[in-house]
Amino acid sequence: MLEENAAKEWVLDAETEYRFELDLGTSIAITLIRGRAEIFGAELVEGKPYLFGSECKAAVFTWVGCTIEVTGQPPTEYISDETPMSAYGNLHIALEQMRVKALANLHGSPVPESVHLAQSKPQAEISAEPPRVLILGPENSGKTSICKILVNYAVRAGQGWAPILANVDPNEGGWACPGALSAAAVHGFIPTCSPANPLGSAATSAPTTLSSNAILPLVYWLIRNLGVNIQEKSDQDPEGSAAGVIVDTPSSFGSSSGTGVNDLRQKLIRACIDAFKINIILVVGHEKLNVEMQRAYGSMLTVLKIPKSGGVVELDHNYRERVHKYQMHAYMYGETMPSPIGIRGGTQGGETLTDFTLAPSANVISFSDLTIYRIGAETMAPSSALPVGAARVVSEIQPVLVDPLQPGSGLLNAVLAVLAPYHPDENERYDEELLDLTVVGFIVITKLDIPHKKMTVLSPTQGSLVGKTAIVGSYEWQD
Ligand SMILES: Nc1ncnc2c1ncn2[C@@H]1O[C@H](COP(=O)(O)OP(=O)(O)OP(=O)(O)O)[C@@H](O)[C@H]1O
Repeated sequence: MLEENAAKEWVLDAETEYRFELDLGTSIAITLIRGRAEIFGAELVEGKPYLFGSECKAAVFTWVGCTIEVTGQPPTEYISDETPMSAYGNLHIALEQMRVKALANLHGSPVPESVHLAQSKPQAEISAEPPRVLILGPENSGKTSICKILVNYAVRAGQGWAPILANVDPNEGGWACPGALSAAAVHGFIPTCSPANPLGSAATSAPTTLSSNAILPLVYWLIRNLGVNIQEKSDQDPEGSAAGVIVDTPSSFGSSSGTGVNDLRQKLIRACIDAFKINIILVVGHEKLNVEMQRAYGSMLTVLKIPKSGGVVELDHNYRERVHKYQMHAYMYGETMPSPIGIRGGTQGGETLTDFTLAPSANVISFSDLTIYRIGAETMAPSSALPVGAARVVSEIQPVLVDPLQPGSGLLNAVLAVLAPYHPDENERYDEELLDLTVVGFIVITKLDIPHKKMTVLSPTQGSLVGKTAIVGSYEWQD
C-alpha cells in the first residue's frame, strides 16, 4: 500500500505569507483550515484542497491570520513577514475609487459615501476616468503576479467589475499560447496552480480575443489591434468599461540595453500608452526606470513606483522553455495534475480536475486545404543585406505566403494561429485585412508528407480546417 504524504500545518500571523517553490515532478495540495487566505488576491475556500504542480512558485498570503495544511513536500518553503501587500492593497483602493467615480460620472449621480475611505484622496483629486494601468518592470520583478492581485481584488470588490487584463508579453502565453498576445474581461478569480495556465484556463475563465506572433515589429502592430478591439468593446459597454484595463508587459519593456533596443522599447511603451489609453504607469521596484517614465510621461499621466516582493522567484531561460512546453501541452491536452497521495477531491484553482482533460485530434489534410502566411522580419533578408540603394519590397509586417513544398519552409513542428474568416462581403475586404483578423485557435503541424502533399495537424478542436487561413509564428513544439 502506498504511504500517505505527510501533511504539515502552518500557522500564519496577520499580513504574512507562506511561500513555496516546486521542482519538476512534485505536486502539493494546500488546504485552508481556518482563518482567511488568498493566492495572488484569489481567496481560498476553507476545507478545499488546492493542487499545485508543473514547477509552480507562489505564496499564500493572509491579511488576518490563518492556518493552512500543506500535503506533499515542496523543496523550498518558508514564511515571510515582509511583503509589499499593504502597498498593493492601497493601490487597489485608489483604483477602486477611480472605478466608482467613473461609473457615477456615467450615471450622472453623486459619488457614493463608501468611496471616501480612510486612505483615500480628497474627492476632487480622484480621476473620473476608469483606471487603465500599464505595469512595467525588469525581468522577474513580479509584474504578472501584481496584475493578478489587482484584477482579483477588483473582482472581489463585489461591484460586478470585470476588468480587462491584457497580456502584451508574447513570452507569457496568457490565455493563449506562448507567442501570442491576449486580452479578456475577467469575471471570476484568476487562479494560480500551474505555470502551464498562467492566467487560468481560457475555456473556463473568459472568452478570449487573441492576436498572434512573437516578433517585435509585429508586436507593435498587434498592440494597436488589441487596443482598438478593447476600445470597440468599451464603446459598446461603457458601464462595463468602468472596471478599467490592466496591461502586463514583457520585461524587455522595463530593461534598457543598448541604444537601438532602447528606442524600440520606448516605441513599444508609447504604443501601449496610446493603444490602451493608459492613465497610470506602475513601475515595479526600479528607480531608474521610474525616473525615466516620470520624465517622459509624468506630465500627461500618473507614474507610480511600487515595491517588488522579496518572494518573486528568479526564473531562468531553461525554466521558461519548460513552461512554454507545459503551456502548449496544456493547450492541446488540458492539464490534470497528479494529487499527492492521501488527497481526494483536489481542485486546480478551485475547479474540479475532470474539467481539464482535452482530447486533441490529429488530422491529415492536403497542402491546398490551408493557406499559410508568415509575417515579419524573419521571412526577409536583413536591410543591411540588400544591395546598396535597393529598397525593401515587402514591409516588415506584410504577410508572405508559405509554400509547404519548399524545402526549409519551417512548418514541421511549427505552431500556427488559425484565423477567423475574412469579411463575408467582398466589398468590405482590404489589403491588410489578414493582420486584423482575430485568432480562433492554434494548431501544430506534426508531419509533412511532401510527395503526397499532405500534412498532419494536431488541433484541440474537431473543426475542419479546409479553406482556413493560418499564420505561422516563431514557436515550435514537439509533444
Ligand atoms: N510573493 C511570492 N512568493 C513566491 N513566489 C512568488 C511571489 N511573487 C511572485 N512569485 C513567483 O515568482 C515568479 C516570477 O513572478 P512574475 O511572473 O510575477 O514576474 P514577472 O516580472 O511578471 O516575470 P517576467 O520576467 O516573466 O515578466 C512566478 O513564478 C511567480 O509565481
